[in-house]
Amino acid sequence: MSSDSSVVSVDDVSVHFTNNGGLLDLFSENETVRAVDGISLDIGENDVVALIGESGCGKSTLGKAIIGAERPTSGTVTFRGQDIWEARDERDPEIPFSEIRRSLQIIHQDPGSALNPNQRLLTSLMLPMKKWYPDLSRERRKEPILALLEKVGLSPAEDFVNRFPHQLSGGEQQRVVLVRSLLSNPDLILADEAISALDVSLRVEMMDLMLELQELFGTSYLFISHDLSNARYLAEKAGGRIAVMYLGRIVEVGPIEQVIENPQHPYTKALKWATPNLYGDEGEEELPVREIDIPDPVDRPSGCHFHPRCPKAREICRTRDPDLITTDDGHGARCYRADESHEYWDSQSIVDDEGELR
Ligand SMILES: Nc1ncnc2c1ncn2[C@@H]1O[C@H](COP(=O)(O)OP(=O)(O)OP(=O)(O)O)[C@@H](O)[C@H]1O
Repeated sequence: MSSDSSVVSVDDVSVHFTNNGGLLDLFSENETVRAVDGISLDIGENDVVALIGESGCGKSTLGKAIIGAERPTSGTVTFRGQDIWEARDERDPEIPFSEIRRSLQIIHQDPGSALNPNQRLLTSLMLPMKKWYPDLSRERRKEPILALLEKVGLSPAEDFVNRFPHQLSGGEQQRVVLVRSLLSNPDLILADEAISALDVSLRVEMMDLMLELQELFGTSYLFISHDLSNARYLAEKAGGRIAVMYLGRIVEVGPIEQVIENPQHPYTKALKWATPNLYGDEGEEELPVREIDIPDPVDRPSGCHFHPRCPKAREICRTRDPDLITTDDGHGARCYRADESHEYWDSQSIVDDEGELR
């Protein structure tokens, strides 16, 4: 996808955190966590991108960088061609930061903490309406709120708007948060583990709702999840993409069917293996990953960062870091194995018959 048609375009973005200042840090050396490390990604109109990876791999940090809530250490994030941080710093932007904020919304995992416990829902939902539509009368502002609450099944809406958050279930609260994010008519919603706290039975319902509203509003989603089956459900229904993160990098990205049916990166294969309902009868019996602790993001392995866990690692993987190799139709993987003619194939395996590193 070209960045011309992108809502948000991320170009070679890194976000590094240096721990210096806390009490414990007084007695230790400064450490740099490379939470996001040189990521490029475009999110287009009506796009759905599911971002998956294990805890601590940098999903939330990347998500926050994408919506302008985390300043990159290097690289650029643009909204419709406007550098978000130049807009934020008011360096003569073509698109003001207020417009970018309106367009890029976030839904968190815990809807309870996103809603003010002391405010009735109407008050909470009126806030974005007042902010973005200051010229409308109170009654006119209330109309879309009621209509949207009905649309997400919180009916009768007139009754729901008078409730406090604690008078709603977790699923109902998350619907209210979704409604609130949509009231500003955003171009992109970052849903950061937005369904993880819901009962399993409610997750599919919530994802269906998100997709239904996407059609209505033409919103794009960046859907962060550690659960491949949820990510697959949403991306597949939307005809979207999946991006797999490992230690601050996207290691595989592409249309959902291709990544699920034909994963190129050993880590994606391991995630797929660990999600049993994704495998058909042909499922592999052996875990396609070596069982070791997840490497430390402060002190990452040399070469390909995945090589200590990779059953297919060869000498070259220990020393050289692969770029994203794009095969076809935008399916890319940071693995030499994605390139049939790569010198990787002539390199010696570093995994012995017992699956241990030599
Ligand atoms: N403000 C911060 N200061 C220092 N380190 C941070 C900060 N925010 C995140 N990190 C570190 O950056 C790395 C990536 O964190 P991040 O929350 O982005 O991962 P994640 O994949 O979203 O994890 P989870 O699924 O557990 O939320 C982690 O090692 C985390 O400890």
